[in-house]
Amino acid sequence: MNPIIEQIKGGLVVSCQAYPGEPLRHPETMAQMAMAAEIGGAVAIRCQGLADIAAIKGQVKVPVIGIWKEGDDGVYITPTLRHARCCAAAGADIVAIDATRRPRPDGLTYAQTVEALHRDGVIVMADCGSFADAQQAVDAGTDIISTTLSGYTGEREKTDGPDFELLGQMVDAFPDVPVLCEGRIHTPDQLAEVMRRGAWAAVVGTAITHPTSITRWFAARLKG
Ligand SMILES: CC(=O)N[C@H](C=O)[C@@H](O)[C@H](O)[C@H](O)COP(=O)(O)O
Repeated sequence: MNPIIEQIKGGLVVSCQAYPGEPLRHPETMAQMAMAAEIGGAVAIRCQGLADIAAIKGQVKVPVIGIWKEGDDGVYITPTLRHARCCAAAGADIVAIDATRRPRPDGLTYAQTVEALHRDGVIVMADCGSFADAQQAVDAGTDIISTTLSGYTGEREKTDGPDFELLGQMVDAFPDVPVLCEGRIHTPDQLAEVMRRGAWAAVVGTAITHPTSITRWFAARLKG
């Protein structure tokens, strides 16, 4: 097992992302957010975009999971080999990529992408939207598989909280592969539950680092 993957076992990964046009969207700001999360106990930081990866890598000691989003539908999380290589070059210790079975913009298969990244020495995390995606990722020898895209690709219902069912299926089927639970973990209890169900680690984004969403959750309680 790679020592970086070993290092995050049992821990909380915090995703620090601001979306296009948002007030906090600045690499310096995301680096500050990442430092704050590290002080709070994050075992790794997940972040988006080459500038954010570089800024955060320069400020935190914990491993950085890098992605590069291009657009917001279809294959948009680190969609091509080029995007993934750039994330690694920017300093990501682990690169997360779209692991769906949809056609990739550069025409490579998922397996070809992973193979090329492994030749470069990159640790690859598969952002899956279904069990079939996870199977493909494991068949390709991916280092880490994750529930990240569950509820976002049309293959699975978007659950209110984390997709416990998919997590369970992945943990049961692939006992030798680290399975991360990511997506809609909104409370410490949900975090504890995904770990109890066998997640290697869990990624929390919105509930920790997206104040506009958190404010909306509170504000919504004031309306009818
Ligand atoms: C589907 C998609 O694009 N997910 C993205 C992946 O990086 C992020 O927008 C999420 O914030 C992240 O996965 C963490 O999940 P949550 O914010 O629900 O804790």
